Amino acid sequence: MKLTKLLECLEYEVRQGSDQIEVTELINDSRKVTERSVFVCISGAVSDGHEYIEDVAAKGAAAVIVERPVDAPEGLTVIHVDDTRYALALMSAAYFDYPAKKLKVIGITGTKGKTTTTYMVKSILEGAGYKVGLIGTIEAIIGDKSIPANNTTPESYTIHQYFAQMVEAGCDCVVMEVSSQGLMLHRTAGIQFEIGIFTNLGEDHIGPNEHKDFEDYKRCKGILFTQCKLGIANVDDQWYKDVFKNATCQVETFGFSEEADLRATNVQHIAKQGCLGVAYHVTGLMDFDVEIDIPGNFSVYNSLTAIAVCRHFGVSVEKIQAALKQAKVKGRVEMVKVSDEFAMLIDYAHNAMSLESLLETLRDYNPGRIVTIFGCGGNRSRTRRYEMGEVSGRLSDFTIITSDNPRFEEPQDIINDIITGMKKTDGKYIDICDRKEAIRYAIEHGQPGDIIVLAGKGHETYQEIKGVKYDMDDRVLIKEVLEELHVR
Ligand SMILES: CC(=O)N[C@H]1[C@@H](OP(=O)(O)OP(=O)(O)OC[C@H]2O[C@@H](n3ccc(=O)[nH]c3=O)[C@H](O)[C@@H]2O)O[C@H](CO)[C@@H](O)[C@@H]1O[C@H](C)C(=O)N[C@@H](C)C(=O)N[C@H](CCC(=O)O)C(=O)O
Ligand SMILES: Nc1ncnc2c1ncn2[C@@H]1O[C@H](COP(=O)(O)OP(=O)(O)OP(=O)(O)O)[C@@H](O)[C@H]1O
Ligand SMILES: N[C@H](CCC[C@H](N)C(=O)O)C(=O)O
Ligand SMILES: [Mg+2]
Repeated sequence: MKLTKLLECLEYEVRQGSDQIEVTELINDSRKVTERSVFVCISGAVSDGHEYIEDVAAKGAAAVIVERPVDAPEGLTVIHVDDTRYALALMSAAYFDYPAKKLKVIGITGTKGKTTTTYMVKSILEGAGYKVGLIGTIEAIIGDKSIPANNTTPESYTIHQYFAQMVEAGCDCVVMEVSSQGLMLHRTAGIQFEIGIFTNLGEDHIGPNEHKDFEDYKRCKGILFTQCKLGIANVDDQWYKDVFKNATCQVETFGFSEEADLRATNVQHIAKQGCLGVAYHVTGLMDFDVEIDIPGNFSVYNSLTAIAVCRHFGVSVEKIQAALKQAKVKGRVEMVKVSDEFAMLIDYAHNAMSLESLLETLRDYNPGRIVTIFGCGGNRSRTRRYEMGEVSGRLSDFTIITSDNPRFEEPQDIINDIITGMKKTDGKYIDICDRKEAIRYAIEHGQPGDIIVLAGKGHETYQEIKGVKYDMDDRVLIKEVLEELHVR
């Protein structure tokens, strides 16, 4: 294909060579460069693509896209743009022949509820006969294929590659999580979303390699609402107006408050044979009852969001009710049977906001005790640790502090940070670094009526230590502990 075709939506300057050349592939990793490909130089957190120019030229690249002056070997075309990540997004769309235009793209942003809501939207739309692709924290789903995810919102090239495969697989729509980092790093630049959704905003993702402060985090979330036709917002969230400050879309709202266009009322917390769930009434733009087997007030928000989206696809009330009754999401308030006497659940709460909403809402089920097991990820926001310690100390009857993904940090240092937060409360705790031993302790000491919450890793099937991902799955750990306890 012609290089000009890839550049057709961009402003650029030819610094060397010509843009009238034929190129083969579009690539942003020097290790994957092939003959006559175009290499986009991205300056990242660890590496800088501009440093690989000699290397890619030697491998036969035809052109490089840069955002700063470089020394390039003769014969290599050099194209200068303002921002290479932004360029990669627009060039990827062109490379895959604009697949987003052939799909109705639904994007969900917000601190919490994105993953859960995407699966709910997918279930409802599929129940109504649509073929739906999905991109998010757990996986990308393309037809019958599931591809495990590295990032919640992948790099732009991958997004357009997935979109193209979805079009190929006959999908009519795609529902995707749009993380604030994804917005900040232009991973979704240039995509015209049919619907953009704002779930909520809490202080998170602030730190090195993430957002510099809360203002920046908030601003990035708002970018989605300059890229969609319709924005659907949680009106109860205190930051909603700020996030929509520069919105260019039509706006519709949902929530509990009187002013919401789509409202939830009459919420009931249901506990039946060890299963926890919620029921409520939808009023405003629609009018019907809903029942879901996922506990918690946030399940009301997440399902109400999904209803607000699916209303625009003309799905019948009966189909919405049936799909929500079946809804289950891996590692999101996932109930695991460990005993007839007490309940246990696996959840992905890994910041203060989600842990707080989870523990608060579990009180609605009148448990004997709430016992929480959690750790925090290494090389991620440090304040998260103090805050989660404080939240668990305040809202759990007992906390078992353990390891999550230590990454390049010492597990005990992370635990000590959590303890610092915990000590601001009079919460009772123990620290057991080994996650399986922590689970064993909780199950061995389980009392009738307890709810044991195993938080932080949700769907994950690995533990990341010093750059290596070792097999680890909370479901498997629980199973092993149960087997070992029964043997004794
Ligand atoms: C800090 C951050 O955002 N990192 C992401 C980013 O990496 P990076 O751009 O910093 O990459 P880098 O390793 O510095 O490399 C820069 C460039 O040099 C190139 N390179 C590198 C080495 C080489 O030999 N040759 C070469 O050409 C790379 O291909 C790249 O183009 O781009 C990568 C590819 O898209 C991401 O996988 C990676 O996510 C890492 C794993 C990450 O942890 N990201 C987190 C912070 C994140 O994005 N999280 C959000 C939200 C999560 C949530 O839901 O809560 C998400 O959307 O996932
Ligand atoms: N609407 C919500 N408000 C607050 N907390 C929520 C909400 N929905 C889910 N949670 C809690 O947050 C956890 C993560 O939920 P979910 O995976 O749906 O959110 P997410 O936005 O995709 O998060 P992440 O950015 O971590 O991928 C759940 O396991 C649950 O504890
Ligand atoms: N996808 C998010 C959540 C990670 C959850 C937790 N298990 C951790 O490792 O911190 C991230 O990479 O920041
Ligand atoms: Mg998610």
